[in-house]
Order: sequence, then C-alpha cells, then structure tokens
Amino acid sequence: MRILVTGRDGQVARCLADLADDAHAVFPVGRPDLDLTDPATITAAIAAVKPDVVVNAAAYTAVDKAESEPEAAFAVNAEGAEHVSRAAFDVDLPVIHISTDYVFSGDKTSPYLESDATGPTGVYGSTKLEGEARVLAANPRAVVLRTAWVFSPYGNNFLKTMLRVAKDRDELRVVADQRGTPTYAPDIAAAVLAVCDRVTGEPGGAWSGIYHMVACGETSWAGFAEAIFVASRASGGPAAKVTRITTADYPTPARRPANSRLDNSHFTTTFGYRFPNWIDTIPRCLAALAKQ
Ligand SMILES: NC(=O)C1=CN([C@@H]2O[C@H](COP(=O)(O)OP(=O)(O)OC[C@H]3O[C@@H](n4cnc5c(N)ncnc54)[C@H](OP(=O)(O)O)[C@@H]3O)[C@@H](O)[C@H]2O)C=CC1
Ligand SMILES: Cc1cn([C@H]2C[C@H](O)[C@@H](COP(=O)(O)OP(=O)(O)O[C@H]3O[C@@H](C)C(=O)[C@@H](O)[C@H]3O)O2)c(=O)[nH]c1=O
Ligand SMILES: [Mg+2]
Repeated sequence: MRILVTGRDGQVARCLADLADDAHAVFPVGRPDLDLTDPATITAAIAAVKPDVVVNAAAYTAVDKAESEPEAAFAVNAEGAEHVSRAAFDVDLPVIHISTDYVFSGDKTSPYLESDATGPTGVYGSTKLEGEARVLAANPRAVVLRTAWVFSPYGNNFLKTMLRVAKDRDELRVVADQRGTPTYAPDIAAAVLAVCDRVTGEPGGAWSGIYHMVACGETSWAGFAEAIFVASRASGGPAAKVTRITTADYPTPARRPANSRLDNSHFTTTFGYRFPNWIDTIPRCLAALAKQ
C-alpha cells in the first residue's frame, strides 16, 4: 500500500519512513510542498502520491510557544487537521490522525480511558482537541491516535534535551509531579502501520474512532530523566544527577497535566499491536543516536 504522511521532518514522520517495506511504501511530504494551512497543497499532494491512506503526523508541537501564538497553533492543529481529513474524504480515503495526552486536564487519579472527559489546560492541548473533533466530523473513516511524551533519535524531544544539558551540567532539576508514559517514536510508527493495514484491509470503517496509543508502564519526567541517565551512563554517554522538583518550582507558560497516563488496552485489543514498557525503549534510542 501507499501511505502519505504529512510533516516530512517530524519525529513520527521520519520513523514511519524508516519502517517502509515491500508492503508499505511511505511518502512523507512536508512544507512547502504540503502545508496544513493551505488546503490546495494537501489536495495536490494526495493527487501526486495517490495513497491508499493518509497519516496526519504534522502538528504545531511547541507547547509553551503556543500560549503566545494561539492562532498559529489553531491553524495547524485544528483547521489544518480538518483540511487533511476532508481532503482524504473527498477522494474516499481513510485518515489516521495523531493526537496527544495533553487533551486531558490531569485531574483523574488513574490512567485515562478514551471515554473519559477531556479538559485541556493549554493552547496546544485545546487546539489538538479541536483537531480531533474536526477530523472525525470531516471523514467517517478516521482513526485518532492519542500518544504521549514522544522521543526518538530525531528532532526535539525530552531525551535529547536531557543528554544535551548533561554534557555541561552535573545536576538537573526535573519535575516529579507530572506523570505519563514516554513513547518511542519507532514503536509509534510500527503501531501506525498496523492501523494502516486494518483501515485499508477493512473498508467499512467499523474501526473509526479514538484510541490511546502509548507504551506500557508509567513514570514522571524526573523518573524518565533518571532512567535516561542510567542507560546513558551504562553506554558511556553523558549523565547528570536528577533533583526532583515540583511543577511550582519550574514555571512554564503552558500548564501541563499532572496525570497524563493513558490506558492503551483498547488500542491493543483492536489492532493487535503490543507496546513494550517505556523503560526498555531508552537503550534502543541511545543506540540509534550513537549510530548517527
Ligand atoms: N512530540 C511529542 O511529545 C508528542 C507529539 N504528539 C503528536 O504526534 C504527532 C507527531 O509529533 P512529532 O513527530 O513529535 O512532531 P514534531 O514536532 O517532531 O514534527 C512536527 C512536524 O510538523 C510539521 N509542521 C508544522 N506545521 C506544519 C504545517 N503548517 N504544514 C505542514 N507541516 C507542518 C513540522 O514541519 P517543519 O519541519 O516545517 O516545522 C514538523 O516536521 C503530532 O500530531 C503531535 O501533536 C502527541 C503526543 C506527544
Ligand atoms: C527541560 C526540562 C523540563 N522540565 C519539565 C517541563 C515540563 O513540565 C516537562 C516536560 O518538558 P518538555 O517541554 O520537554 O515537554 P513538553 O513539550 O511538555 O512535551 C509534550 O510535548 C507535546 C508535543 C505532547 O504532545 C506531550 O505528550 C508531551 O510530550 O519537564 C524540567 O522539569 N526540567 C528540565 O530541565
Ligand atoms: Mg517541548
């Protein structure tokens, strides 16, 4: 099958391209050829690639910057996502859209289910939530996959930030009162391919809807940082001591959910893809970085 992926240089887009095989030809298209804020470029990309399915992996992902650029975030995450879904629908294609744990308030004390009420605490989360609704409304064959705390050898992410800062500093202060699940982008890509197989193999659309697509297990950002440094030290890389702090000690423009753990059992049951525990994925990322 042919898979059009929006956002050529994004973490998830690049990992999807890495997984291309005989059964999955992956075509990542980014700006300026495909711009989510310019619907004509989306239509043109679909006409050029002739995909069997469209994966929307492009987004405005700068969580803090979004607080001062709400229009720009909305144009990509809400309107742009809608344009992609509608452009796919117009030529009778299914769409797979990636969303986030930040659609939740974080007030729940256990992992979030797909049926739980949303309540984003910032602009990024609000615009992503609006994007989910618009994607589902524009195309009856739409899958919304909420993932979280994405890291990979590519782009900007928390793991790469921790390694970079540890090169110059012996100690790092990291929040310990926000909990979630780091999810390795190559595993997200493999899971998305499993969804591609289903949505192209079963045309009806019984699979449409929202799914939580995260790795197994849970931690805090501080716990994630500590695990990164344990693995990095073991492979001779940079490491630092992590001092656990609270969200109040680390002011940021955007408020983040205290609990953004997602229950992934609906995804696992429906698509038959099993995620590993997040902690086992860190050495894989470090090994991939070492090869760069
Ligand atoms: N990163 C994370 O921790 C998480 C991400 N997600 C979601 O997963 C998906 C993939 O995220 P990830 O791979 O990390 O994203 P990245 O931040 O790595 O990449 C985002 C990509 O989107 C592209 N993009 C931004 N605006 C536009 C536009 N107007 N038109 C076309 N492309 C655009 C960027 O292009 P350019 O290079 O030109 O700027 C970039 O390549 C997103 O939907 C995100 O919301 C969900 C949970 C966690
Ligand atoms: C760099 C750093 C961050 N922090 C805190 C700030 C914040 O609360 C938390 C995570 O910081 P980051 O800015 O790296 O992560 P953030 O940009 O909030 O990551 C989010 O990105 C979007 C796209 C998503 O969809 C989410 O799932 C999530 O992955 O760690 C520290 O406490 N110490 C530090 O040294
Ligand atoms: Mg960030």
